[in-house]
Amino acid sequence: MAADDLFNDLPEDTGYDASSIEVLEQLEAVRLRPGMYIGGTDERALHHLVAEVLDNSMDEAVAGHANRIELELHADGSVTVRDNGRGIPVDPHPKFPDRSALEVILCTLHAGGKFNGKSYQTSGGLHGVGASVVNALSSHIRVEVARNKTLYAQEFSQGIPQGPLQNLGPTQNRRGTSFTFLPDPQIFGAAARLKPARLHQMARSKAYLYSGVEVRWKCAPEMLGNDDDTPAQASFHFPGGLADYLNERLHGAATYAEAPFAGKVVFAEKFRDDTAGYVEWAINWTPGRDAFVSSYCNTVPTPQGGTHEAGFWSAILKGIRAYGELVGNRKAAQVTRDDVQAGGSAMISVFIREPDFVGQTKDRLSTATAQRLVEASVRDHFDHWLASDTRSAGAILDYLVLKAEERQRRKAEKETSRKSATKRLRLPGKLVDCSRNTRDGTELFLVEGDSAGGSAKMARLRETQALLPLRGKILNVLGAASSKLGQNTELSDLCQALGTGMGTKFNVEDLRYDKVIIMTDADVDGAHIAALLMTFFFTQMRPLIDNGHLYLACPPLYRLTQGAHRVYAMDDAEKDRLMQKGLGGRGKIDVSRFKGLGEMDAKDLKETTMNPATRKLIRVSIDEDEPGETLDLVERLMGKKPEMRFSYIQENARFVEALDV
Ligand SMILES: Nc1ncnc2c1ncn2[C@@H]1O[C@H](COP(=O)(O)OP(=O)(O)OP(=O)(O)O)[C@@H](O)[C@H]1O
Repeated sequence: MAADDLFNDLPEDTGYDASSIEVLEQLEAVRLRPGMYIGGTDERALHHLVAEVLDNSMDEAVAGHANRIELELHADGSVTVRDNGRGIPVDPHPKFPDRSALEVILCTLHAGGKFNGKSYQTSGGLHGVGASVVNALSSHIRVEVARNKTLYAQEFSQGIPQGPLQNLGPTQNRRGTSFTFLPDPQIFGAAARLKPARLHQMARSKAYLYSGVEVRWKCAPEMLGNDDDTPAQASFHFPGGLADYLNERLHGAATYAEAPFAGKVVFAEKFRDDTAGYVEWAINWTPGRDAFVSSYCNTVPTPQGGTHEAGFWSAILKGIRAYGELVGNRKAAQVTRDDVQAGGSAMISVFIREPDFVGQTKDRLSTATAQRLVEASVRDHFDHWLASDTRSAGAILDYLVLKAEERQRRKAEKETSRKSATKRLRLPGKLVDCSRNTRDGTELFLVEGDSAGGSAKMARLRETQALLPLRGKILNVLGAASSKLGQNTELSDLCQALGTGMGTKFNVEDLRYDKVIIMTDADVDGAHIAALLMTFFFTQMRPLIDNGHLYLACPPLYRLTQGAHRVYAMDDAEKDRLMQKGLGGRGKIDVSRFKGLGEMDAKDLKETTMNPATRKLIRVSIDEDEPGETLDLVERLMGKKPEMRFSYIQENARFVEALDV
């Protein structure tokens, strides 16, 4: 084909010359391509307009010039953001002497007071774009400024001033800026509405992020639908900052640490012009609920994270590994950032000079120094915190190690399952099985890992008694999503040993043993593990209980010896009674208290707890008359509130060691 032919079919390009290269008036450009400035025209973008205006007032507060901000949604769908700050400057602008600074700010892109760092030190605003973008995308705006005891006002529509700045005369009690705007339906669609719940949440989170400000919320009653439980009025002021916020968001869910690891630290290193930034954070680990991370820079949410988050997680990970090393838990070295993050719900807020964000909607922080500064600040405190609250530290470390093990196991399983399809039929490696081939008369003892080993193995009847050691605390079943249950090593081992599935897949016919006996230490931890197991059976293998297969072993707490006489006491009352009555021998009665099953020798354990001829067992059953109550009990044991869970265990464990709180 000749080169000419290629073009013969195409129309002439008439009129495409210099005149068609438009230079859009600045705000016209915003109206034409809103996505570039606010990420689209959807609901998120619509609410982003409010965030831009609210951020300006927050900047005023963080700079120390305002301590009250009001956010009000009106019946006509417009919204007002009011602060008691310095007020947007209204004097004529040096570059444009016939326009006020206010007009320049609202009608020009890249006009702002946050470029030089003199009027604001750590601000969310930095591009000088926000107010003008809101102006361009609003069908109506009224800005009122009270400065030097004088009130000024100017109105705009779709980015165009509707008249010059007006001087409304003296005002005694007002100062600051009041910014009212109605998002333009031509841009966002006629049906677009600002949502009270979203704005209310925005107002509240700003107050949490900066404890030096009170944020008031008000909403016209007409704007609240029938099923909207957003309050029409509220006032937020949170001196407790992020720790309060985190606790509120966790809603009393079970957590590994009693109080979140939280703090606020001014960076050790100053910025170029001698100003200091700071970081505030709060984190807790929650079993069985989806973790969340919220980060902010200068009170602007950064949903895609960035350098501040990276620094934070790095501090937490290094801290955990170092603590593991300190307490001799070598497995801590295998914990990765994914493991730490998986169950960690965290809030991180930094205030820094001249932050760099990715994009105008500021979804991600990219300031490189933030990583180093945050990591250094948090790390120090984390080490301290772990060392001073060893109980929480231990619980968190165990949990994270378990996470790491689960992850490794899943990985290994993926690899081997490809090699061997028959793997599912195998019994778990740690099961010490009995030799009888049929189910009749057989028993499976579930024992705590550490104390399990030696004595129980020697004390058992090889033919009929099997042992399954369980390591670590079993996942809190009620709090966990059922998809997670299958991933828990201890629970899936248990299912394999029993030969049954769990949940809807449970079939009592498949059960490989007659009796399933929970045998844990006679202390608080033991009671806790027993409770966890019972919850698991109750929720996932209910027929096992209904058919009378589930039992609790009753290990004694004391051994009393007098010469050749030897008896056991289940609890203090029994011990006292025996001491008074005497054992029938002569001389002093020797009392020894068992700290755990591991302390009992095989003979003791066999006689008191395992041998069917001499032991005592409790059969777990559900009171048919009160099924509601049983559920309640299980929920109380394992439910959302750890305090509740513990209070039950403290009251009801037969043998209670003093809690080491
Ligand atoms: N409530 C307010 N009180 C005092 N000054 C304000 C207020 N709102 C805006 N300003 C001034 O107007 C300027 C421009 O605001 P604008 O929202 O356009 O941009 P910005 O906040 O500087 O940056 P960004 O585009 O990142 O939000 C600000 O830098 C500030 O000087």
